[in-house]
Amino acid sequence: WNIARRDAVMPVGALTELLPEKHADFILKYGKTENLYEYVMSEHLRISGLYWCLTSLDLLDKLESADMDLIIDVINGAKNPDGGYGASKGHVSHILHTLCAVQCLTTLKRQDLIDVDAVVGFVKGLQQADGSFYGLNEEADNDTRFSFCAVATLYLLKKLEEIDVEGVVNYVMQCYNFDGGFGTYPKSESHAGQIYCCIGTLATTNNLERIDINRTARWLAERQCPSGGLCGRPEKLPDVCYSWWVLASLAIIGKQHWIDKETLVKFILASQDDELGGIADRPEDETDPFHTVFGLAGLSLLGYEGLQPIDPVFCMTTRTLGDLSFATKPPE
Ligand SMILES: CN(C(=O)[C@H](Cc1cnc[nH]1)NC(=O)OCc1ccccc1)[C@@H](Cc1ccccc1)C(=O)N[C@@H](Cc1ccc(O)cc1)C(=O)NO
Ligand SMILES: [Zn+2]
Repeated sequence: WNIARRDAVMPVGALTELLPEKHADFILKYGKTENLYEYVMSEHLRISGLYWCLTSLDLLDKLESADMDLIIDVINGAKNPDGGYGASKGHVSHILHTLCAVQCLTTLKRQDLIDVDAVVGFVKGLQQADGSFYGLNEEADNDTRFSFCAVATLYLLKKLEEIDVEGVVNYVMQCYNFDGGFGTYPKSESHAGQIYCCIGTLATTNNLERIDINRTARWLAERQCPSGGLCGRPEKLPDVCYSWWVLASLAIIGKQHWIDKETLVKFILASQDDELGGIADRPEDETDPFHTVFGLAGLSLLGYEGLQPIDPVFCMTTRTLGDLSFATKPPE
């Protein structure tokens, strides 16, 4: 019998080529027009939105068209006295947005604007006795996402030794599940986004040998649907952003070839909008900068020509990262 599996429908006449100019124009619109307060630039996500827009332009080799002064003003405006960065001006510091700020300033080659000791102080202050990290001091939530944000931020500043690395690695390993996946907390259900964060933490600290690579790769490869798209958990619909969370995780552990490349490329290309530009979460949906950057990054990992090579751990181009780029060689 044919078990009916949830999947996206590939529309007839879907796009089969990438439209780089369209996507560059779509992204630049968010930086220039008055409607800065589109959801991506809305207060609670603005600095994340800048990271998605900058990385998209970097992938398209169009960084020079970005409004550097405006971007630097927004990032500096989000900096707080505690050394961290908030989502935008007047927002409390959060480890997520502190990572985005460091990623943006690294991409703009302006790490000179970062008060490194202040950022290190903010991040260190969030580490708990069990090695985990809070996202902000005001909330007792040690989601494994925040472990990755802490490790990635300090690695980009070459200050990884300032935190208890053994501690955060032990906490991440407590979240490793029998099915080869990782969850948000110990004993939580496996989720592709958390797997990306946990594998990224292990790769950055050279601890990939602590997991069962084949078991984890199997869980990830099983996320590919007949449409070619990847989903975040069993029984979920495929979604372009999971082209990144799942594929980048496989790339980091050297098992990217377990995914069928042709059908995934087709799925991402079919999710473009040839009128407005940008990439959506799946074909026929509305495009946004979040799915645009993760769609382009996924295509870059798949070797799509015309896109800058991307680092699977940091979701930043290898050109931008230079010697920071993680040529992650999986353990033999
Ligand atoms: C807050 N958020 C999400 O919850 C998205 C929503 C979504 C998009 N497509 C399906 N759902 N989900 C999401 O990012 O899940 C992936 C993920 C979950 C946990 C850990 C890492 C990745 C999105 C924003 C968004 C909201 C609504 C619609 C589109 C984008 C988001 O900001 N995600 C974060 C996820 C994240 C957070 C921390 C990290 O270290 C890495 C990634 C991000 O990409 N930061 O740069
Ligand atoms: Zn998505």
